[in-house]
Amino acid sequence: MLILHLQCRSNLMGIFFVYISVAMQQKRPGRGNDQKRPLDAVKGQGREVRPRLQNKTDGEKEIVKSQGDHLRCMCYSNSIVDNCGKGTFLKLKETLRLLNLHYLSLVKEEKRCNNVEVSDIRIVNGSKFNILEKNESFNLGKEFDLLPGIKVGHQFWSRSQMLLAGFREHWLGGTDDCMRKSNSKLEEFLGYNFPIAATMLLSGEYEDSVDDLLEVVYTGQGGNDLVFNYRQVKDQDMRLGNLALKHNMDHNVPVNVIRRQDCAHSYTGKVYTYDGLYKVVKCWADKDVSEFTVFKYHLKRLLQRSKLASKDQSLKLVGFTYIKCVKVAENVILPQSTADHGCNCKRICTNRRSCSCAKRNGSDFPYVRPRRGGGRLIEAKDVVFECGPSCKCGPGCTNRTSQQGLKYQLEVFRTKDKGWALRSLDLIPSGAPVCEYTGVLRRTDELVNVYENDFIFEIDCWHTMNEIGVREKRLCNVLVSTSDLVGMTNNEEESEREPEYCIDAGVYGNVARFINHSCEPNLFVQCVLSSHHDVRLARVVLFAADDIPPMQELTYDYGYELDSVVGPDGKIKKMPCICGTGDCRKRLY
Ligand SMILES: C[S@@+](CC[C@H](N)C(=O)[O-])C[C@H]1O[C@@H](n2cnc3c(N)ncnc32)[C@H](O)[C@@H]1O
Repeated sequence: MLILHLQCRSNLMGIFFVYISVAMQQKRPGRGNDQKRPLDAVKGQGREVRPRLQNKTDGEKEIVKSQGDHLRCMCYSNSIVDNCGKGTFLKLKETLRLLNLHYLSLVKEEKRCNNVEVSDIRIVNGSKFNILEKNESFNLGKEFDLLPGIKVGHQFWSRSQMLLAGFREHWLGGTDDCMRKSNSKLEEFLGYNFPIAATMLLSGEYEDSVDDLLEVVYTGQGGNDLVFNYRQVKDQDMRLGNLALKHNMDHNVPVNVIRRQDCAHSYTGKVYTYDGLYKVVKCWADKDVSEFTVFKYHLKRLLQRSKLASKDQSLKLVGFTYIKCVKVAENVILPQSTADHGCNCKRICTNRRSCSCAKRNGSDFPYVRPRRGGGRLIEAKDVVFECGPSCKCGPGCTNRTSQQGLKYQLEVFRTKDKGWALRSLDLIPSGAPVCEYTGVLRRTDELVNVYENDFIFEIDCWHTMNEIGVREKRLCNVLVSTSDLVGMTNNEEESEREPEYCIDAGVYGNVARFINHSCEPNLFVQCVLSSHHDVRLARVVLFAADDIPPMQELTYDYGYELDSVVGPDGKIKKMPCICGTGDCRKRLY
């Protein structure tokens, strides 16, 4: 089956190649350990509550901690391990998170200064935090193979992300760089003609049927009036990318294919999907409509993208009522928002010095709003103070990001082995709020049928802030003044007496109750205070930890302490984790 729409568009939209020529690659040093590790921010944050083993001594706490560390070391053993001892996939994920953090920080900086849009090039060259200079790139020397750590179907939002993933720098410079000497293992390619294409970017739009797209007819590059009318104005030459693809065919060397699409949620306005390896099976000269010579290449895919799971399974959701906002149990009193909680900003809060809500967040705003899309949380925090009912700003204020409702089309679907699950039909950018965990806000000690209820979420903002149990304090956090908080006590005895609260989504809830646990999650849990400042009663909001492509299951780390769940018989309950990630800890609790 030849896909002609690609044939027509590819040349018009421009194709970029990565070539391999000759020379040896300098091995770059691995990443240092002194970096912030954004992934830590999403580990161990879910808090589905089970009866905890009470009154642990300090010694016991220590054991739990070191057990956690031990598990973390062990869990990499099943995955591809690189020099730094980390699973490649995980390391790539961490690095992309670092890049996203860098991007959001740049947006913040730019907004403050001159409101210039943050470009992809600016991200790559950012002087303050130049990831590339720190040699964060992956997959060096893997040009002609599937790139480890990058699954077919992986979506990148920018060229800088791809660059970090190990797609070669050359293509950022376009075809000018094609003759640059590259770094492949020469001995493998002795006797080959160069250049050879390692990666090609198909810039044409493609339809939804792309999942079945196994063959492409690509029109070569050159002779095209890219500035004015995208028409062919002269013959193409058999050189540069055209010659490279021919060499791919001659030597039976596959080429990695990336497809580019427009995307409103992406800061570059584009999304790049990694489509795996293709083989060039045929190449011929042809005449286009204006009778100019063009080269055509017939490419066949070597690997198929995995089939999407159960897209059309019908859904029977029984036994719960959908609620958009948290319901408060009768005996729980939410503190009233008082005037001194609110800021005096007009319409939207922009001045971090005068806005009292920004002051509570460490004299800065936790969110940025890039030109495209809604507000995004720059990084996970112990607690986020949003504007609330006593604030003078309006509902569109960026500091109310998590209150602005669902932005993405979410779909509950049936999994093979974990029951129901949640995914998005849209791309979700990192730092975007996905949904709030709604249900009935109640005292944990008043829960009934706790053993049969899989939908209880312990509000443990306080635990995170104080690193209780396996909760890890969030890195790069600002110190939250306890005078800004209600329900905070540093006295452990007092805190034991304080009631604990949870959100019970057993009977009332929303889509969040279908989100499964993963040891390598793509969401993180964020406590948010907006209408009051009692941390024990904070709202629980799930944010995207990564740029999440459509149809990827949404997951967060439930963060159970191992052996912390006891059954009705008083015995410790154990539940295997089947998240299936390379980094799986093998037990949910
Ligand atoms: C909040 S519910 C998630 C939705 C659930 N899958 C359903 O069908 O309603 C939590 C329950 O899902 C199951 N679950 C979620 N993640 C899991 C995982 N990684 N491994 C095993 N079971 C999991 C467990 O039974 C857990 O108690």
